[in-house]
Amino acid sequence: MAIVRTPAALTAAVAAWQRDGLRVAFVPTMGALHAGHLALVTEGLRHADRVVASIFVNPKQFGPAEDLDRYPRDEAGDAAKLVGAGCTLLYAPSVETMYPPGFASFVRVAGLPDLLCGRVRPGHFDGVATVVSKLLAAARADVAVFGEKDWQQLAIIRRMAADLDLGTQIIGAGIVRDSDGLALSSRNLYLTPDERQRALALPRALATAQATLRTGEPVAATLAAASTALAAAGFARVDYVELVDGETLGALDAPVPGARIMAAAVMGTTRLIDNLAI
Ligand SMILES: Nc1ncnc2c1ncn2[C@@H]1O[C@H](COP(=O)(O)OP(=O)(O)OP(=O)(O)O)[C@@H](O)[C@H]1O
Ligand SMILES: CC(C)(CO)[C@@H](O)C(=O)[O-]
Ligand code: BAL
Repeated sequence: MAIVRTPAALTAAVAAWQRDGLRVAFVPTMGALHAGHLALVTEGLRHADRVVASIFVNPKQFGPAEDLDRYPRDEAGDAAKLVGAGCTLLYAPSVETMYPPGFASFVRVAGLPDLLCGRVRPGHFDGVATVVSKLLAAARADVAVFGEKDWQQLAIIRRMAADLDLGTQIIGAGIVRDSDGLALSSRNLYLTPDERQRALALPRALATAQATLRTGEPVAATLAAASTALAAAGFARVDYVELVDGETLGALDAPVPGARIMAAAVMGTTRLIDNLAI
């Protein structure tokens, strides 16, 4: 698998494939790859002839007290995994390449970033939108694949891509879970064995709330019970458990088609998120 490190090289490689009549899928990541990421490559191959992935730990989406420095990095190991998944090209720019001296722009999507995770990660989604707009502009792929594990992120990227006419179809890929139900996430590496076991309360609380809501039980009481269960399991902080419209992310007081129950909570020093369709 070739590795390119400049936007111009990425643009040229994708354009050459497209000139040969090939469709190209793009899978942006921050590395520390697991089966959830590789499922995005697989999904990309369902829509395209070639898949290019990116690995860039984006400093603009990490808050000052977050884990930018300790975020796991293993480009060589990630590259081997990508080859095994059928990825043909890796774009792995440096921070200096992505944000050269004098960089002074940012992309902000109004509305969606202010909800859910945006309330506790101020500026996070501006960082995401800025880097993803740059990545999509450089790749100019036919499709780009993002995970439903980061549902709010996916909704924001869909909005941005449509608003800015970025010309790349945004595809959402289903959540890949560990055998016990915990959503795979690079940050799961931070969990101690005891925390990893306790973290199972997150998918379990969502599943219980999903079942309860489907019986017509009151939403507020159902969500409160989920939050209580997370706290009882040892989550140090429950950022939210909300029933929202899957597109607008607006809070709902009753389930409707397309609704999702979404949650974020901190176990030890690890912030976990998850969501389920209702
Ligand atoms: N378990 C998963 N199922 C489906 N998609 C996933 C999963 N985990 C990550 N992704 C997707 O992979 C892409 C890259 O995400 P990222 O590199 O941040 O990995 P991550 O596991 O989400 O890491 P983090 O722990 O920082 O959230 C995103 O589109 C994300 O939604
Ligand atoms: C989309 C993304 C690669 C942008 O840095 C990141 O937010 C992620 O990995 O989900
Ligand atoms: N996949 C989520 C990336 C982040 O939390 O920055």
